[in-house]
Formats: sequence, C-alpha cells, structure tokens
Amino acid sequence: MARFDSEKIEQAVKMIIEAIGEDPNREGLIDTPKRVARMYEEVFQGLNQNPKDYFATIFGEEHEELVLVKNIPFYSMCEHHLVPFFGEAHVAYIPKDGKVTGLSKLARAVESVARRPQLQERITSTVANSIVETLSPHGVMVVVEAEHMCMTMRGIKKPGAITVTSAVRGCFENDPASRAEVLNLMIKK
Ligand SMILES: Nc1nc2c(ncn2[C@@H]2O[C@H](COP(=O)(O)OP(=O)(O)OP(=O)(O)O)[C@@H](O)[C@H]2O)c(=O)[nH]1
Ligand SMILES: [Zn+2]
Repeated sequence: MARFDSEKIEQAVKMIIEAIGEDPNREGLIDTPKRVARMYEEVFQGLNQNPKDYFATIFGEEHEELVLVKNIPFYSMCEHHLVPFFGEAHVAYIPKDGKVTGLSKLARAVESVARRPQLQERITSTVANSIVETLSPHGVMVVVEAEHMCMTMRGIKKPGAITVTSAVRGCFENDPASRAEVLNLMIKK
C-alpha cells in the first residue's frame, strides 16, 4: 500500500512556489500547498486501489456475447510532466462460464488505473489485463481516446490532437471482423 505523505507534498509545493520567484506567504498562495496536497491525494488515489478487486462481483449469467461499456470519462496525470490527460475509455469483453461482472465495475477499474501517474498505453493494457486475469473471458478489447495537456498547453502545443490506444486480448486477437465490429460500436457517438 502506497503511503500518502501530505506534509511532504506541502513542503514540496511551497518550495516550487519559492523557486518560481513567487511569495508563498501572500494571501492567494498561503493555503496553496495544503490545497495541492488534498488534490493530489484525490487524483492519485488509484495508487491504493487494485483494479482486479472490482471484478470480485460476478453474476453467474450465461451470456457469452458482447458486453460493452463505452464513453467512460476519465482524468489521469501524465507521468512525464504531471499534467492532466483526459478523455474516454471504452471497455468490451465476451464473458465465459457465467463470469459476468457488474457494469459499473468496468468503469471503476478504469478510474482506479487512471488515478495514478500514468501513460495512456499502460491504462489501456492494465484494464484489459485485469479483466483477462480475473474473469477469464473469451476476449477483451479496450480503447482509450485522450487529449494530453503536455501536448496542448506546452511543448509541441497541438490542442485537439487526440491519442487513441487499444488493447486486444483473446478471441479478438485473431478475428479482424469481430474487432472491427466492436471498434465501430465503440467509436460511434
Ligand atoms: N507514449 C506516451 N507518451 C506520452 C504520454 N504522455 C506524454 N507522453 C510523451 O512523453 C514524452 C516525454 O518526452 P521528453 O523528450 O522526455 O520530454 P519533453 O522534452 O518535455 O518532450 P516534449 O513534450 O516533446 O517537449 C513526450 O513526447 C510526451 O508527448 C503517454 O501517455 N504515452
Ligand atoms: Zn506529459
């Protein structure tokens, strides 16, 4: 279990404020270290969560066809710059042996994986792998679409550029027609 050290974050934020040449004691900034510590505790709370835990909820339903939860909004923090990237995740799986999980658990898994210093690719593959490892389904497809603030507000400055990542497991791997069908359902608005 990761330990969250609010005091250390407060000290660090105060140092950053000083290092950029600002006055940490002026009225608008005096509570900023505390606020940032509270915010980080919230946006990094996934560090204390295991996405696989959510899939303990299983209904013995013999549905061996597609289940897709799409347009799951998420916010994450790019691990290179610690600025946000955000967008939507689409999670599909084909259950096996009655291992059907609660729909909200797919969204909870996305949330827990996103709320850490992250890479978009890792969010995508971690969500897919945790479903494979817990539900042993016929197949899983996860697609994530996101805009990275490190590419919009700084650096290359390309607002509107969207990164799309996918993770494909099981029966979808060798079946381009099923993959295309699910992808079409996922990205159709
Ligand atoms: N693969 C991947 N790259 C990411 C993600 N988020 C941010 N990046 C990239 O991480 C890279 C870090 O590159 P560096 O050259 O180390 O850092 P930098 O000098 O700040 O890079 P620039 O953004 O090009 O200015 C950049 O190309 C970012 O666009 C992500 O989720 N996945
Ligand atoms: Zn970045």
